[in-house]
Amino acid sequence: MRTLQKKIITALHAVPSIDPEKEIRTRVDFLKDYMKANSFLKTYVLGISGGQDSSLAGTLAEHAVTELRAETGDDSYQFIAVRLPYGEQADEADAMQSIEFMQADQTMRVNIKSSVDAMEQAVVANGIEISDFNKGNIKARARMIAQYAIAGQTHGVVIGTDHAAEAVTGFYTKFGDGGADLTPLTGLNKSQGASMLKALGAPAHLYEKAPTADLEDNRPALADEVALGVTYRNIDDYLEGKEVDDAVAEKIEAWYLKTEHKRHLPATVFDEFWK
Ligand SMILES: NC(=O)c1ccc[n+]([C@@H]2O[C@H](COP(=O)([O-])OP(=O)(O)OC[C@H]3O[C@@H](n4cnc5c(N)ncnc54)[C@H](O)[C@@H]3O)[C@@H](O)[C@H]2O)c1
Ligand SMILES: Nc1ncnc2c1ncn2[C@@H]1O[C@H](COP(=O)(O)O)[C@@H](O)[C@H]1O
Ligand SMILES: O=P(O)(O)OP(=O)(O)O
Ligand SMILES: [Mg+2]
Repeated sequence: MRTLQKKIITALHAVPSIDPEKEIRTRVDFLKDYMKANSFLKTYVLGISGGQDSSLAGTLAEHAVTELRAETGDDSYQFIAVRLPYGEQADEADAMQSIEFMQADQTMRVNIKSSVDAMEQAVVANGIEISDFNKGNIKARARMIAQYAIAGQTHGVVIGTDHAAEAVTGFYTKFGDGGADLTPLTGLNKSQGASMLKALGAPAHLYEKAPTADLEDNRPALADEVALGVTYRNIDDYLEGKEVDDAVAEKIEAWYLKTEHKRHLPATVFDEFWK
């Protein structure tokens, strides 16, 4: 195995294989234990896009609150699914089917379009341009703001959907979808997440559809794999410690090194990671 590959696998808690049922139990218990250790907390808040990762994290959260309510008799434990479209979302039906499958206790909807467009205009008024790509990151951060507003009013925590196959390339917006309180999918790769959704009985198209951040106006539903230049199969193989083409490994490692700052708190004079 490549030296950096080994280091990355350890740093991201990636493993070559999982028992889906066991992982579901471990991660539901993690969510529950966190609530029990912080008695003030009552809700989990998560944006549901209609993609694989939020379908999985949301289902785990709903399992966690269902068990917490049964064990404590406290019905204030709630999972709040949040729809956060920018205007009309093309795969809205998938998002609603995802929420229906997980049987979220509450569903809220915040259309982020007006706030994102207002932010864009207010920045552009200074004479600098906002690229379509950069505007995509404003959308991801607007979603974070909405979720924290809901968490702040409901004694809640925001769930993030980051996992090893995204963390390795830093394929998330810093302080956008990367801004969260609990990340129950940490360490999993993409196919492991799919196997857990399958074990949970989710509709197949929720874990078979092409992963997309869907952040750009000009390239709607752009597949992550196209944006990254490597496939999730490549990434999963790399994280499972398998031998992959040198060109693929180099691409993944270049993403990893470039995005090291995202896997840390803001850099300080006491840190070494950036040197
Ligand atoms: N359509 C899409 O799929 C789409 C659209 C937008 C973004 N994305 C993805 O979302 C992710 C976010 O994009 P991004 O990474 O360009 O934006 P980001 O906002 O997440 O990170 C860039 C910001 O991080 C900070 N930064 C950059 N280098 C740094 C360093 N060395 N040390 C400390 N801080 C540093 C700067 O503030 C910079 O503006 C990417 O993976 C991108 O591909 C996807
Ligand atoms: N359109 C969306 N509605 C609600 N939540 C969303 C939406 N798009 C993204 N999200 C949230 O962000 C994460 C990350 O999405 P990626 O596809 O991995 O970029 C997603 O899991 C949702 O929680
Ligand atoms: O984060 P999601 O739910 O949007 O999943 P994906 O990354 O597969 O689009
Ligand atoms: Mg997505």
